[in-house]
Amino acid sequence: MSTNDPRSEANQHAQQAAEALLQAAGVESIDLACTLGSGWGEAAGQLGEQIAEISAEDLPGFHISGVPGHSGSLKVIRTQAGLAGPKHVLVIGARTHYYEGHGVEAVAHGVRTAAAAGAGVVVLTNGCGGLNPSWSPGTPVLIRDHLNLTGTSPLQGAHFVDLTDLYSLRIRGIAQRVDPSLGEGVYAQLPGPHYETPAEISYLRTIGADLVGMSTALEAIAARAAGMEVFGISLVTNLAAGISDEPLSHQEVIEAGAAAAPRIASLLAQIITTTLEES
Ligand SMILES: O=P(O)(O)O[C@@H]1C[C@H](O)[C@@H](CO)O1
Ligand SMILES: Nc1nc2[nH]cnc2c(=O)[nH]1
Repeated sequence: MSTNDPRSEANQHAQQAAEALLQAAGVESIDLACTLGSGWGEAAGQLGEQIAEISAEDLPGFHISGVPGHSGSLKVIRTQAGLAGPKHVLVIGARTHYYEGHGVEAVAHGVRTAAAAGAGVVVLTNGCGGLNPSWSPGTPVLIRDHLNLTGTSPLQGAHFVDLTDLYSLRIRGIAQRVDPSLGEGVYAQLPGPHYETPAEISYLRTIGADLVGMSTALEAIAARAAGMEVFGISLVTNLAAGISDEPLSHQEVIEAGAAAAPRIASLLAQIITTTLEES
């Protein structure tokens, strides 16, 4: 059954998870969802009052991530969005990566659940390799567009979705008001879990990639298909293969994320709060 049919398995699973989430948190709906990638885990603490934390294993369709640097739980935060009054943010610390082998529906489940719970905006964050030597590890970069090089889609059947302006110009404008030094780039999602060869990075530069990772693009497609406004921001955790002579490791990704965490947590919290105030 096509994923644009509410009766599809994927959408039914998301509906079930959303009901369980809202009941566990004791709220009527979610206003904005934020998926935390490597290095972004401290943002939740700066958003407002945590009113619930739910383990991924207690929600249908979620998985405790096997990837270090991902918390394995979802949090509901009540934030004071100015005159707009209290808003609820779902912080998804339990992203499923395509390379974890649970299938593409599991990758999209978090954003579909957020949409089913009422979220109109999704903020996708990640840790990634940088192809631009001027973006040293620790640099946050706005996602302007993406290259989905996974060879798959979270959508199936006659579910034709336009992606021409997928990454919200409005929220990118908010982010650049918060921090005018923020650059923008094209994010390429590869299947992983291996990193790229220098030859592949050279190819990716040729086809227009500025950032390379293993998440985000598939989630963004599913979020747009669910009618959400999508914003993405990457943390460059390392120079991509061959850009420097250094070998790559997930430990390096974690360490770069930890070093940048306080600064990018504050940045992300300001972007989210302003977005809620202006939504
Ligand atoms: O969830 P993200 O995309 O931040 O996780 C990063 C990218 C890979 O999944 C992994 C490789 O180090 O960390
Ligand atoms: N594919 C990919 N994902 C990453 N996540 C963090 N760094 C990298 C990288 O260099 N390549």
